Amino acid sequence: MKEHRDDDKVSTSLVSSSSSSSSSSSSSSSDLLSPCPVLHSKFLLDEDDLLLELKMSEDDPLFEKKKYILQKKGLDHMEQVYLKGTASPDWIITTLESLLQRARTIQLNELELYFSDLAVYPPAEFYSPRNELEALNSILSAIKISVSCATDKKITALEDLHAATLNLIRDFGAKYRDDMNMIANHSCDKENQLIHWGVCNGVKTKLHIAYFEGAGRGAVALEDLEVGDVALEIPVSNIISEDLVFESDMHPVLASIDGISSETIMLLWSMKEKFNNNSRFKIYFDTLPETFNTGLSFGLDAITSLEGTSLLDKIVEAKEHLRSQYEELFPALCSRYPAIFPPEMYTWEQFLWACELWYSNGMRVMFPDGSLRTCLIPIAGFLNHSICPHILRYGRVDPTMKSLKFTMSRPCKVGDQCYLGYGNLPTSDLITFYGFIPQGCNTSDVIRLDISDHESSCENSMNSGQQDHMVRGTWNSHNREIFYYGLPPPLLEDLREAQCPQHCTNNLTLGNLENEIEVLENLRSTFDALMDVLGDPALDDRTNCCWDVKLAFDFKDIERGILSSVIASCDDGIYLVKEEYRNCMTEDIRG
Ligand SMILES: C[S@@+](CC[C@H](N)C(=O)[O-])C[C@H]1O[C@@H](n2cnc3c(N)ncnc32)[C@H](O)[C@@H]1O
Repeated sequence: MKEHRDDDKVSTSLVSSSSSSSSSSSSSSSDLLSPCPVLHSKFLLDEDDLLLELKMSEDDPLFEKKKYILQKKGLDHMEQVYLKGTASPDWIITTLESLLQRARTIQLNELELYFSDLAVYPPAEFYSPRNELEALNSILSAIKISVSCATDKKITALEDLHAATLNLIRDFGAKYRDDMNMIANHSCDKENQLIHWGVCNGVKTKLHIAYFEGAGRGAVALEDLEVGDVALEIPVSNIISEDLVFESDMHPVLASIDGISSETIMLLWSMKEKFNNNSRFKIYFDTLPETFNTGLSFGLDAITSLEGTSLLDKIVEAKEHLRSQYEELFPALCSRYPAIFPPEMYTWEQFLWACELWYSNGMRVMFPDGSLRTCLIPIAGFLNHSICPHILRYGRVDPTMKSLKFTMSRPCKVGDQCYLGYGNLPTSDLITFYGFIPQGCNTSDVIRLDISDHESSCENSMNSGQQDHMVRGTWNSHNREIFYYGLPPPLLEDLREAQCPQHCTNNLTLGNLENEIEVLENLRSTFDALMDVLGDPALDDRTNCCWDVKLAFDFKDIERGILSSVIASCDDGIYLVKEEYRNCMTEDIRG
């Protein structure tokens, strides 16, 4: 797994940080750990009022961009909300709405910032499930801090605000139901043994394990879990981290290899440890699947089916990277140290299995000494991913308890599956490193554009390499007005400038409108070409196809959906601009 936002699971950037695959993983994981743009609260000593200050952290690398957005929306990045001694229901609704507008912006990630549309006011209802949950939970944290300092009189107002925020979280979560069918009567003996082992070793859990169609094991709430409840707590001593390798006979050999990453060391250790009958983690290794079925195991048919998609390059690059990593180490290590690296345990197939294990189950954990390590975490490894997870932040070891806590960011009813957020991962990463497509609309799914290849007038002048451009399903965007059309504002802006360098404003002049039509028509033809490469969906033969070919076809459908929404937005835009052009002509003639 991946994330570990202060919180999530990690998608490991296993083996090395140089591959494109690993870089995407590590970026999401840094999300998790990075200083969360928290809301601070502060108090006024005034008799009747309490001041709740929502302040953006200046450590946030996106601070300046977010500050700019807040200003554009007429919100100050340090705006203060006065809490009255008594709170009317109307006051609570308005106050919460105002807090939420600010918190949503503060919690935007880089991708959401790219697509955010400053021209829409009132601002979009929400940006993504992750953003909404982060925003609401950050308000809860701010209120919690305030309560600890407030006088009795204001505590009531804070409690009302707290309750209203919890209601919003509950209502929001209720809209997202991942429909996974539990497989009744599936034996969970091995999983139960692992839980028993964990509990004997200090694990506390409010989850049990069940099997789900299409997802293997998942964790189910044993009782109603509320926001703030700790669903699972794992003592550090039960975490598989590089400390274990220090104790093993392979450590001196591995430590002497120049430039080897700690992830690679862990991976090589686990390849042997899984065969060790005396391993302290034998029960854990016994629960692991024999095959992982991630994109890294795609066969030739599936790879061929991906022609024209971004997933094809991702999988091929990741696989080539792993192959070259393997060949750098083997058979050399087996020949030189056969007792430490028995050849039968270090085949390419075993290596790939271990890579899939670490990519799909590794979590990045921040230890109290400040070190950030990729770890395997027994029991937590049963948690599946959702785009609207119950557990958002989880990667930081509690220095007092010396444990990792999985705390609820939204409620989960008894008997429901409890989901983790692996990170803001696009479906291409989820297929490559985890082997599944999440339910619902994944707002991280984008199609990146190589603008330098854009023919015609856009060539050379586009964007001067400063910003990577991309599109996503335009159903995610709210502004369909002229000059917006649901398309990404930075992309349109760069295209306009490439088309007409003198362009400076979006005024309704004939020149601007002519330029706009050309921009949209060029864009449309670019996306038509991309769509053609994906081929006719009717030719995707799904009868009796294998798991990997099915995933490949499903991914193609996702990209087709994005492209057709963009093409439709271009068409609507061309229509809109031409109408406006005609209106301007008519006015010019009249004038
Ligand atoms: C950390 S493990 C979670 C436990 C896993 N289901 C198992 O049985 O071991 C991650 C793997 O779970 C599966 N998975 C996680 N979330 C999923 C989802 N929403 N839908 C389908 N499969 C999912 C994928 O196979 C992924 O590689």
